[in-house]
Amino acid sequence: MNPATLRIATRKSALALWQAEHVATLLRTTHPGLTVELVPMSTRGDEILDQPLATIGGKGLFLKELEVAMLEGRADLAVHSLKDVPAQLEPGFALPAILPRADAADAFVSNHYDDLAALPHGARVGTSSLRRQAQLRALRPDLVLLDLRGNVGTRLGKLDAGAYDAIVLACAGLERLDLAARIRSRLAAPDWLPAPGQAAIAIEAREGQPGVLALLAALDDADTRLTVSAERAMNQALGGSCTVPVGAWCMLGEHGLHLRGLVGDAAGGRLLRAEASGPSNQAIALGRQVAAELLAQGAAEFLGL
Ligand SMILES: NCc1[nH]cc(CCC(=O)O)c1CC(=O)O
Repeated sequence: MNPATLRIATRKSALALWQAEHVATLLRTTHPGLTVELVPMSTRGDEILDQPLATIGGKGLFLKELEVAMLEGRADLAVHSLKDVPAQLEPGFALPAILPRADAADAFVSNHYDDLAALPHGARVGTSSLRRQAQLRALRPDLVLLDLRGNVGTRLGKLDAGAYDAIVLACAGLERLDLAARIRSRLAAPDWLPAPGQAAIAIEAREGQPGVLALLAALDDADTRLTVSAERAMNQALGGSCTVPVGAWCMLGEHGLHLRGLVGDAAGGRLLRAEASGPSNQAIALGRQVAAELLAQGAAEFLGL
């Protein structure tokens, strides 16, 4: 028998709440009669803001409390930004739905400059993402890169207070929060690569509950699942760590999948790039192939493998 109520565990940031509300609306529309509630909660990833994510335990910190709520029966599903979901899920959990992807590009956000090229020598750019730092270093070795954590509103507030000349955020997050007007220009493929899974929303639930999983699977977007599977397989084959700058972007066209990947060294500003095409039923193999090409170019040195 199907459950009559689904409870969504979510973080409390404006973006997380928007995404959880979005999923709640989709579930109510897709399954008339179903009651859907939000269970907002704080995670360690949200609370520890004074240290880089990589040093306090990585992306899993954003998931842990939500997973505990599901294990303890306080929630039936959790909604995440897929890019915050580690390549390897905790045992007993699955991603029954991945929603259609929004704009996966990063956004150049500034109150004074139109794009990266317009920044003066030595300008201060805020981002704590190693992937964004590595790409900024490669394109503009002269920039001063400064840490910037916190939710989207906090980051924009620090930019507006004058702490940075520009910051880099995800276009998808800004669009969801009705802040698309803050996007001065897009940092997009093929030159600039997003995080694996960026701009896709993922639904996580416990395995072994066919009724719940079937309700959630109705929201899955098959094409998005294919492309992000290739990106995540590449990331996983490179060690799946968030202490290493990794970018990935997979496109699905008439002739199948095309995956681009990059690995950077956080300090040196060097980037290794690889790309390959493959049939759409070989997403995982494609991800592993591009990872193998990056390793063949010497990525292991960057990854500390
Ligand atoms: N790191 C936090 C985070 N996780 C997902 C998004 C944006 C939305 C998405 O990629 O789906 C953001 C904000 C940002 O990077 O600017």
